[in-house]
Amino acid sequence: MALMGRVALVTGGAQGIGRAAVEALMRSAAKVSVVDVNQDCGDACKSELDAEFGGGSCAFIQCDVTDGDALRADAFQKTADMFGRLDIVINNAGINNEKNWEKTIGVNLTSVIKGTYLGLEHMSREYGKQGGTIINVSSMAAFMHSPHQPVYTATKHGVIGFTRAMADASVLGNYGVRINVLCPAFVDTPLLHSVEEEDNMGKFVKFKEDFKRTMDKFGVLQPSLIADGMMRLITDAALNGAVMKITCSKGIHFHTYEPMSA
Ligand SMILES: NC(=O)C1=CN([C@@H]2O[C@H](COP(=O)(O)OP(=O)(O)OC[C@H]3O[C@@H](n4cnc5c(N)ncnc54)[C@H](O)[C@@H]3O)[C@@H](O)[C@H]2O)C=CC1
Ligand SMILES: CCCCCC(=O)/C=C/C=C\C/C=C\C/C=C\CCCC(=O)O
Repeated sequence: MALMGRVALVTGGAQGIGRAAVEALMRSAAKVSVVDVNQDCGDACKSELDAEFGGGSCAFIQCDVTDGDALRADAFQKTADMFGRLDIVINNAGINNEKNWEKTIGVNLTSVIKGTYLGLEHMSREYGKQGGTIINVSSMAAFMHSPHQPVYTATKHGVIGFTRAMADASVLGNYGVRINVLCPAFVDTPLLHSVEEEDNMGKFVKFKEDFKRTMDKFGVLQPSLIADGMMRLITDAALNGAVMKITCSKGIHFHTYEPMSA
C-alpha cells in the first residue's frame, strides 16, 4: 500500500470529484480528512466511508474554505492534531456562480491560495516539516475559455499561474513539497447541473443550450478517472509544476509550455 501511514486533506471532498479522490486515497491506505461546507453531505459521506473502510481512517470537518480562520484552525490544524501529520493537500472545492462572481473568486482562487500556504505551513521544510504534495484543481476552462462562465474561467487561469509559480518557489526554497495542477474537462458531478440555474449562471443562463452543445461535443468524464489522475500526481515523485489535463479524447496527459527565453 503506497500511502500507508500518510495523511491527506481534501477540500470539497464530500461529493463529486473530491469524493472520488477521497475514496482513491483510502483504497491506498491513506487517512483522509474530508473538508466541506455541506454538513449533511459530509455526514453521509463519512458514514458511507466508515462502512466501506472501517472507522478511524477518515474524518469529516465542516468548514467553509472562504473562512480563513476556520480553514486554518478547524480544517488544517485539527487534521494534523487528529492524525499526527499531514502529507497530501488537495485544494478541490469549487463553485460555478457568475451571479455572485466575487464568491466564485473567493472559493475557486483565494481559498486555493490560502490552502496552498496552509499546506506549506504543515509540510514544508521551511517550517521544519517533512515535505509532502499539493494538488490544486483548475479546469480545461483555463485553456478553452468558456463564454458561459467568464469569472469561473478567470479563476481557473489564476489557479494554474499561482500553482506553477509556487512549484518553482518550492524548488528555489527547498520546501520539499511538490505542487501540481489538474485540469479536467467536463465531469459528471452535481456542479455540471448548475448550468441550468439562473442563480448560478446569472445573465449567461441564456447561453445554456450552447453550453450543453459544447458538453455533447467534448463528452463528459467520470469522477473516477479524475481520481486516477490525482493519484498519479500524488505518487509520481518526478512531477512538480505539472499541468495535468484530462479529456475524453486524450485521457490523462500533460500541457507543455515553450521554454522561457530572453
Ligand atoms: N464537474 C466538472 O465538470 C468540473 C469540475 N472542475 C472543478 O473540480 C472541482 C470539484 O468540482 P465538482 O466535484 O464537479 O463539484 P461538486 O459541486 O460536485 O462538489 C464540490 C464540493 O465542494 C464543496 N464546496 C463548495 N463550496 C465550498 C466552500 N466554500 N467550502 C468548502 N466546501 C465547498 C461542495 O459542498 C461540494 O461538496 C471544482 O474546483 C471544479 O471547479 C473542473 C473541471 C470540470
Ligand atoms: C456548469 C459548470 C461546470 C463547470 C465545469 C468546468 O470546469 C467547465 C468547463 C468549461 C469549459 C471547458 C470547455 C471545453 C473543454 C472540454 C473539453 C476539451 C477537450 C479538448 C479535447 O482535446 O478533446
